[in-house]
Amino acid sequence: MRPLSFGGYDMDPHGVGLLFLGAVGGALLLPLLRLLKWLVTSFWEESVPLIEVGTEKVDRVEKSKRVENHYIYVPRKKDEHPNRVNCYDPATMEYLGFVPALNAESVRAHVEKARAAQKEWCKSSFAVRRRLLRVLLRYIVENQEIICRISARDSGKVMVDAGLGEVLTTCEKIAWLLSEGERWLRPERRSVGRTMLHKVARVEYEPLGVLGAIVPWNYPFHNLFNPVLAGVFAGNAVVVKVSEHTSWSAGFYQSIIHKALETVGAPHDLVHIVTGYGATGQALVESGVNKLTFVGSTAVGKKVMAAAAETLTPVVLELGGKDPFVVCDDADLEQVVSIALRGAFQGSGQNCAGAERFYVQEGIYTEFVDRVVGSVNTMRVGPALERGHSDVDMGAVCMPTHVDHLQSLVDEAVAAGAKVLAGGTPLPEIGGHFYPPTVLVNVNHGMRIMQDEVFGPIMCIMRFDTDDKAVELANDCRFGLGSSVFSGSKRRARAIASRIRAGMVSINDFNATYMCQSLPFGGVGDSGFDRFAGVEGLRGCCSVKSIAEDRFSFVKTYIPKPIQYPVSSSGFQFLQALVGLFYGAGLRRKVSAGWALVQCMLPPPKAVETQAKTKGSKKAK
Ligand SMILES: NC(=O)c1ccc[n+]([C@@H]2O[C@H](COP(=O)([O-])OP(=O)(O)OC[C@H]3O[C@@H](n4cnc5c(N)ncnc54)[C@H](O)[C@@H]3O)[C@@H](O)[C@H]2O)c1
Repeated sequence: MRPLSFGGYDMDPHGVGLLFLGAVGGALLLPLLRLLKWLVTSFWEESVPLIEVGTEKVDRVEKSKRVENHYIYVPRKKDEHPNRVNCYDPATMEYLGFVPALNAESVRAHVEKARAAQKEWCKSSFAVRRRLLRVLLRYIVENQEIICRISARDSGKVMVDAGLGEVLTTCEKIAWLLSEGERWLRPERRSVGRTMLHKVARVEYEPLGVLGAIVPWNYPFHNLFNPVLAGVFAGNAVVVKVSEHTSWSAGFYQSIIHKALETVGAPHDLVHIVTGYGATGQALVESGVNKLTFVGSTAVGKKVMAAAAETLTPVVLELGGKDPFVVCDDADLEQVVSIALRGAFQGSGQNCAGAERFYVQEGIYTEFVDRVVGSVNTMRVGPALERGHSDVDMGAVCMPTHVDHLQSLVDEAVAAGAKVLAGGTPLPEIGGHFYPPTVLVNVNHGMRIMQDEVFGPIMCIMRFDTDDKAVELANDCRFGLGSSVFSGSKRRARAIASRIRAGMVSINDFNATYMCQSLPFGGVGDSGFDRFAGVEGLRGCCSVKSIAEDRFSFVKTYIPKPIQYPVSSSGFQFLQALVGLFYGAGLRRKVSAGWALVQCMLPPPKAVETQAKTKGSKKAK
């Protein structure tokens, strides 16, 4: 056989064949092993108990809704009661029930109960914590419908939006914690540097104690499970303050968690949910929790941070967003348009990491806008649970005053020259809080709609010419949470992505970073700081303890003679020599520093010592 020539080298064809087989085998081995592990665990997963959680309370509400003339709750100022939160379905305005608005004393009592439970739970093994997650996962997978129905009833979203934002994300989070959680919380060896070669160093991740979380209403199930899963897995207790706008569902979701805790023999009080208005949230900040994650608006985030400063409670702030969505002229429009629509209208646009600013390059601008408007005109809006899942594409907005707010943003933009191509006016005829999917063009950054977080189903589209301009527009915003860049050239998309000021960028996708649960979630600027989710978020549930100890029992630290008390006259020279030895530039300097070090360690010559003593005694005289 003739030898093969590569870059001037002759190689044996058998060797090349073997090398090729080795490379292919190596590349396939990892996925094959993963597949095997997945198959083995799939068999085993069937033995995970399926818990039963009563749905009577929820069913009662559903039934009462079928009774004619049942109470329709129209929120008015006088209906507000300081001690209770009234709950209603934003898609129909029907009354769902009420939950207590807890005062500071009750919140503290919840935190103390959680603290007692955590003392027991922190001793649990990762095997028990994984079992808890498996029980939850099994329940969620087998009860997706009821979980989504309750979320839809409480927040107004449609079932598909709930399936994506509540169930899929939560399952992925659990799956990641199951497969990698322990690995990232195990003690981790660290390097010892130059001066501590006789030591070994490591960090240990210890549970913090009781974690507090204050969450908004947009995903009532996921927002609640998110802090609980990572917090509890890391050995903490968790107290969550749910939003006053979606408190009805919290009771049911809490019962899932409690049933799972009971099933694995974990303390019932490990997870608490507190309900109420802003004052209840503030009480949680001041309750002495060991760390607090706030997920909500920037304005309230500032208040939370100020209150947390009083007790030096560490805070994670996950605030608003106004994500840019950049579409270059070489992007695959077929792919981009459907993603753009989901990015804008998922959950009626009420997503912290929601695409709000669409920047589309000139060459494809018109086609992009035409396709978007064509699709938006086919979207059906309404109360999904009443009309049937398959008849509605987009549900209600959750907060009572939000429709007026959205309209004022649109009106202001139109007055300043924007053009509405779809939607743009409320839909009072449907009842409930509905705003149609809306498309606006001729917008600019001087308009409030391009600067403030909209948090609603409004797509604002602007054109750009160069990549530099796209980056400039994307970064001209005080928020910096998520972002998306689409281009047929990965290189070009990466170059744009690397210049966007944001906590997360998805290339040729929207919010893909959140589905990779190993990645942290969070933003910069007015979007807050620190991270939840991913390795960083999981470790953020811990107190990080640094430990250094002797590598061998026969090598110990002794303070060198020259710097022992009383410090010798050569003490500082000794340190200079030590620094020179470890950090001096070049071998020559290091050797001479080493020699100086040895000299400092030697006892001073007798004569010099006697002279010094005589001088000293003369001075004293
Ligand atoms: N970055 C993220 O991860 C993320 C996720 C979802 C939503 N959000 C943001 O949440 C906002 C929408 O949610 P919202 O309207 O419920 O936000 P919000 O800030 O009004 O309320 C959030 C939570 O804070 C509580 N709260 C109100 N005043 C408080 C105070 N003084 N002290 C402590 N807690 C207080 C509320 O009761 C609620 O539970 C949007 O800005 C959205 O972008 C961010």
